[in-house]
Amino acid sequence: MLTKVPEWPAGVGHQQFLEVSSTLDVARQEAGQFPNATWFTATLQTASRGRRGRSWVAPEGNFYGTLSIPCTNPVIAPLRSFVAALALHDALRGVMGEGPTLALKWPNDVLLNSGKVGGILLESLMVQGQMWGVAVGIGVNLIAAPSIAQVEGGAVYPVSVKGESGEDVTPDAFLKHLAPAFAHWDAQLTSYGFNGIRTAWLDRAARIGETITARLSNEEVTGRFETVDENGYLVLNTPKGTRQIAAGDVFF
Ligand SMILES: O=C(O)CCCC[C@@H]1SC[C@@H]2NC(=O)N[C@@H]21
Repeated sequence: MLTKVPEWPAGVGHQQFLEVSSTLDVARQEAGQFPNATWFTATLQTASRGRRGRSWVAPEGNFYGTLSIPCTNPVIAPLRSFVAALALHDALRGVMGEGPTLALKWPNDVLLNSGKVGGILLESLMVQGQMWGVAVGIGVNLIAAPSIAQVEGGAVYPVSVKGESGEDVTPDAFLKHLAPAFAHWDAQLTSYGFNGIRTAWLDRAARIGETITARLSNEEVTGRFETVDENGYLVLNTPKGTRQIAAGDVFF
């Protein structure tokens, strides 16, 4: 159910690889070499990484890409995780149509029929000790999802586009939807600031108003999911008052 393929965004580059350790590593190696945003994609990654030191299961046929964006603004750079989540949401709609349910899970997971279909990992790009940009690493389970035994206990169960919708989508076809969607939302961020992105993200958020648990590095916080604030922090209403959480993992 591939809908019309949008135009490739003007000025955005694409470098394709057969096998790399991680497209995030490629973005690091190439930092400073490209003046414009550039996608690095690979058919295979031999050392894929996920958030919080986890590995990312990476069979051939799924999407592995990193967008390298020159950016020296340390406030704007991390907000790209919300841009990426919105872009993934749109790209998945583009390849699957309106049927399946899509939702966003703070900080940056994309859920398909309540299972995790994609993940986003942001890393800083440095050149000669100075911030040069941000690498937005994106993995999407297009044809295969890891088994529940391969992911952290309590995590959302993994799903794939193929498993949930029956659609056979190649990584290349997926990028053709993802790159324009990313460029669209990124232009909103850089032109008008975070507020519109925040509103769009909240419109697609999973479990707003429900009780959820955030696992931080040294504690767990349970409370009602109120909102995401103007910094992108998760806001929970707990029995001890409101908590603003900058980083963590959410469990439903
Ligand atoms: O833990 C997560 O949810 C984030 C997973 C991010 C995986 C992608 S695949 C492309 C890029 N290269 C990597 O090694 N990781 C990211």
